[in-house]
Amino acid sequence: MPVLTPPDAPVIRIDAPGSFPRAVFRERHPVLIRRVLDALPYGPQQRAALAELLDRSTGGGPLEPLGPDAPDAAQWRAWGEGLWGRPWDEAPFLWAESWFYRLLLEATGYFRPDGAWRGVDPFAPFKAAELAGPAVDAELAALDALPPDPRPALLSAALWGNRADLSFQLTAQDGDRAPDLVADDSARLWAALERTPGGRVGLVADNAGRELLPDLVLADHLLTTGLAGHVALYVKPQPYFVSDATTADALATLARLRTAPGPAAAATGERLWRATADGTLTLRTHPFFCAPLPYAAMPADLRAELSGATLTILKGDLNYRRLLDDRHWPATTPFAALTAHFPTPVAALRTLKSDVLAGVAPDTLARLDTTGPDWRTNGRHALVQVRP
Ligand SMILES: O=P(O)(O)OC[C@@]1(O)O[C@H](CO)[C@@H](O)[C@@H]1O
Repeated sequence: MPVLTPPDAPVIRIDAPGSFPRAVFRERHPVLIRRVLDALPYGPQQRAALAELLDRSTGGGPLEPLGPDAPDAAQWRAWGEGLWGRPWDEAPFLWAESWFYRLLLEATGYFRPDGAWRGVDPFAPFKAAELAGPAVDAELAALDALPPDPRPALLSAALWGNRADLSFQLTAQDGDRAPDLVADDSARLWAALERTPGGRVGLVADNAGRELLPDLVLADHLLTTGLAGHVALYVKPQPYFVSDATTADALATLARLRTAPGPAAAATGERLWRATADGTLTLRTHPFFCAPLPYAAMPADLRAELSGATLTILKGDLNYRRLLDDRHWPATTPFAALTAHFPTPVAALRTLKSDVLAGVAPDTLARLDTTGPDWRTNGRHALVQVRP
């Protein structure tokens, strides 16, 4: 059946007064910069650069490309074509946020070849604290008490782990309220995997720690049950959106599992460790995972790499924004129509933490709209959507 692409909806931008994206820039980012400065003893030069980043990005300053020494200067010049010289406020939300995180790394000296701070993850203290904390202890302990059919529990843990996003927590009010699914294609997800057992499943990770842990446990389930013969776990090539998982974070999470006191967690960690060593679980990355663009614009090499997977599971809010393009679609627009560009069957596991949304039934939408203005962004709702 041909899938019709709906006409373009307005791009989500950061300049609308009272909007969620504007609050991210005006409220979340100042808190984030303050926390980064509290967590690591950056010197005066880096502190000044971070303050300037905040001023420019919230004060509508001009978008200026990276200096020629930056390793990704040419890449970013192309990604920002048409935006350079324009004010920050005119940039799409997706683009502007990604650029903000790239400039944050620039300000801290993450890419400077001559500096002592090269390669130091500015968010590492937050990620390490979370990974060592009681919430992760509880997740590890829960693995010893999984029911005989663990599928619903595993999927739910991977889904709700996405609430643990540290950037979201910077301004979240009541993240512990009972959550609600706005679309639930769980049965289709398992059916898609059962149709082609033993194939390669792509898992595009989102956050480290409390989210990556259940993602890894899900990967172990797919491998041990034969639903997948190979899992490719895609992480970020560099620190991004505070808690996004890099290779270092994936290794730390694996180590945490493997050294857990409970037998089930430790055994899972051991199996995943061996799967990584023997290549049935591969850790992969690509610069495009930190690009400010939708997945429809993915380069040919990444498209080729993802192709052939029986299913690609995209975790989290940012991956969802990139999958659908960050636009104000009518929320009843079919998910399949907006994701037809993706090179493989695709599943989204996401808690709702930003405005973009599709694939919601009209009656569900009508109900949600009576619950107040911020249900799309408050992290209390989630979705499982599948385009087989
Ligand atoms: O991808 P994630 O970790 O689920 O969410 C990323 C996120 O917290 O960052 C943006 C605001 O900074 C929001 O779009 C979104 O809620």
